[in-house]
Amino acid sequence: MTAPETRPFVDIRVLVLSGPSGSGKSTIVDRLVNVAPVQLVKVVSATTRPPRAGEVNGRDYYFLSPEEFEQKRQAGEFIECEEVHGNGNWYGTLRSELTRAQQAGAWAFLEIDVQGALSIIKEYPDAVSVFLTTASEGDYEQRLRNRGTESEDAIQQRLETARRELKLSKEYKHIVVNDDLDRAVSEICHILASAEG
Ligand SMILES: Nc1nc2c(ncn2[C@@H]2O[C@H](COP(=O)(O)OP(=O)(O)O)[C@@H](O)[C@H]2O)c(=O)[nH]1
Ligand SMILES: Nc1ncnc2c1ncn2[C@@H]1O[C@H](COP(=O)(O)OP(=O)(O)O)[C@@H](O)[C@H]1O
Repeated sequence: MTAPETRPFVDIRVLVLSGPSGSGKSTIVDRLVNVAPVQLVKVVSATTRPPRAGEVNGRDYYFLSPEEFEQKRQAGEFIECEEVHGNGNWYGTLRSELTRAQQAGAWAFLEIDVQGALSIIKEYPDAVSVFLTTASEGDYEQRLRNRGTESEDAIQQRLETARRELKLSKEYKHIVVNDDLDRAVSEICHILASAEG
């Protein structure tokens, strides 16, 4: 009789990306999933913030009502969750999303704020952590304004969050400056290739 086939236990591999609003995280995520030297599954976060024009539920975020979000929080469905910009909108990483990446044999790719990232790094010390920034503070502010998605109040909130976050950038294994998009993407690809071994 042959022994039942056992699948080797594969630890979850995690890439966590953070950075100031406007630094280019979403742009980098879109590029990276197509060109990375490892398979990446973008973890879809849950949020109580309303969708922006063009955003799709289940692709960009799981858009939840505050009640639905709270229900999941109490049921322990989040690995971490934060009220990122201090404006009453919550964001959280669902455990089921990490399982989805793991089952696909892929890296789980999280684009989350610094507080959430610190929780993830604590839980997964081998996580590859990248803090994305721009050459100067003015650059991400300008990009955020050019994107044209936020009110002046929301821009000020995001700049405040960014200043807090920049102080914690040293907690990340890698800091990547997104001045030239191609170069930033290629730098993260190199980081991933080295981590994969
Ligand atoms: N802690 C945590 N932060 C998240 C999560 N999903 C997104 N974020 C962060 O929430 C912030 C707000 O994202 P968003 O509303 O799309 O605005 P943007 O930063 O202006 O593009 C960003 O800093 C994201 O990195 C999550 O699941 N957990
Ligand atoms: N390297 C870059 N140079 C110039 N503009 C960029 C660069 N990377 C991203 N952008 C632009 O900056 C704006 C903010 O980028 P986005 O990816 O939405 O940032 P985040 O997700 O960090 O808030 C977008 O309009 C995007 O097209």
